[in-house]
Amino acid sequence: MNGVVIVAAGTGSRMNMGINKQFIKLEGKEIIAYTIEKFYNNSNIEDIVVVVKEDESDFFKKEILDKYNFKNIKIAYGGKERQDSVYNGLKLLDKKCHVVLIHDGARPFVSDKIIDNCIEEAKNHKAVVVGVPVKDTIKVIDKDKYIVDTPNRSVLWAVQTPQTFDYNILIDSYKDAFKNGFYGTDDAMLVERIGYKVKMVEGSYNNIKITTQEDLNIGSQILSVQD
Ligand SMILES: Nc1ccn([C@@H]2O[C@H](COP(=O)(O)OP(=O)(O)OP(=O)(O)O)[C@@H](O)[C@H]2O)c(=O)n1
Ligand SMILES: C[C@](O)(CO)[C@H](O)COP(=O)(O)O
Repeated sequence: MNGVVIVAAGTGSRMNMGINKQFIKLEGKEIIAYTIEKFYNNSNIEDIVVVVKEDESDFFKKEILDKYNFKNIKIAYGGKERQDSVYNGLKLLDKKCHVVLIHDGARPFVSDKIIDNCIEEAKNHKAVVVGVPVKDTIKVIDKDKYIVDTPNRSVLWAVQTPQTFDYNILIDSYKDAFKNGFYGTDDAMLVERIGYKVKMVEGSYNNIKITTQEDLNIGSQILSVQD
């Protein structure tokens, strides 16, 4: 069985619009509704947990789940960091889920092709992330913003979600990270740190994370070519 945890319990501080960015509408529909729809309509996904802030859960139920008639979606409450939110979601997944996808609620342009590819690749590799080769040259800077290194671009990829794992590997990685007080910026970091190999598969440059206000315009443009 394949399950997904969609995390939507952030604050959207970089969006700075006074509401959780996931509830902002793009062309009349909330960002989180686009995201849920992609997994809800995918025949390979059999269990969905959405992680929301406890004080936004009534709004989420009424304005998203009821309004768009999404059935059988479980709700978990978010934690302080993304990693805490993911863990709370994992605990609610059906125990029969052997393959788990973790996805940002703020990435509404994920496609069926990406979801199906992640599930297929996870059968062989057990730990799979999607990403894209970086287009810009990346610099490492010091605290005074002087460049200290220029990594070889040909080995740099920008990682996205879904990040897809064998359930047992993921849960062990999460438990070990919490036990050692480790916080990462994506799920794969936790799996990498206890020694598993994680496979990169090609995502899409359209699979952006809506993070700042500029992304809303880009998002509307992506929607116009996707529909
Ligand atoms: N405590 C948190 C923090 C983040 N997220 C989710 O993780 C995803 C990626 O995080 P990010 O884009 O950083 O969202 P925010 O934390 O909301 O944004 P910001 O960092 O600008 O405050 C988002 O879908 C966000 O809702 C979450 O569920 N719980
Ligand atoms: C998981 C992620 O989307 C991969 O790019 C990203 O690391 C989340 O980071 P954020 O700071 O929580 O947006």
